[in-house]
Amino acid sequence: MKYICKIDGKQKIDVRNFNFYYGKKLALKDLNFCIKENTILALIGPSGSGKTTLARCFNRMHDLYINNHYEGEIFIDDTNILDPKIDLIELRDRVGMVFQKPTAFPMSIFENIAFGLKLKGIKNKTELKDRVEKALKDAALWDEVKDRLDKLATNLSGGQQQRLCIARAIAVDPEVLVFDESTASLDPISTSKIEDLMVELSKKLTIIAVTHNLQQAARVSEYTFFLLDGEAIEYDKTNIMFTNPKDKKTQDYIMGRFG
Ligand SMILES: Nc1ncnc2c1ncn2[C@@H]1O[C@H](COP(=O)(O)OP(=O)(O)OP(=O)(O)O)[C@@H](O)[C@H]1O
Repeated sequence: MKYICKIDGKQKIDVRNFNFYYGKKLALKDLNFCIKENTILALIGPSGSGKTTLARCFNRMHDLYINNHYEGEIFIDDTNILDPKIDLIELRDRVGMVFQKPTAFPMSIFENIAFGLKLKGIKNKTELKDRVEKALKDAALWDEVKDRLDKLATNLSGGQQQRLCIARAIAVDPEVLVFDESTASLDPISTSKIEDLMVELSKKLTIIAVTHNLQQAARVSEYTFFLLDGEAIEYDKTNIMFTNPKDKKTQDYIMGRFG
């Protein structure tokens, strides 16, 4: 597979000769592409094509299972994050994840955000308060929760819990944020709020968004990557891919002929 890097701006991530295996199963095959800084890349493809698998490589979540293994290189700036010597805690601060199901911890709204900051060693109460407030503001949740920060976060609505998860992820100042089907369980209004938030956050962060929702990819992303059976089929500016896909398989997928 040839190297695909058509971006018109600064590069944040560079994936080279990349394979990923679940045990003996080759799930991602010879991926070679780069991701532009401060933009949204949509990862699309039918069920089982490898979107989530790829998304989870960017903060080495697969390391939780010893049979999984990576080949090749993934650079974030100048760091090859697949280097075995890399500090995974530091990497996970640099690359945050927001999952499909909102997962508020069973503790107060304030503590949900402060939790990660405390793990980073921030103990000063004023600093904690300021950073929690900033994260909630950046996640467009502050106005809705500012009077009940000490209340249980699990009582928030699904859409609010998802914005809380985003606040938790951005509180530790990541450079990259991965959204894995993060609006799939939300109603249209909450989905629209999260999409607006993604666009806003992409002014400062590099965002990778796994989605089954092609309208969403078209609405929010600047670039789209189409995966099929773990292989890169097409990668282009979203407006080009959706109006003039080059590969027959991309055309079929976009037209809803499979997946
Ligand atoms: N833990 C695992 N062990 C073995 N194979 C796995 C594991 N997780 C996923 N796979 C396989 O890897 C391939 C890619 O799966 P993945 O979940 O990344 O696809 P996806 O495109 O995200 O699918 P979906 O849209 O349904 O979430 C599939 O064939 C899947 O069965």
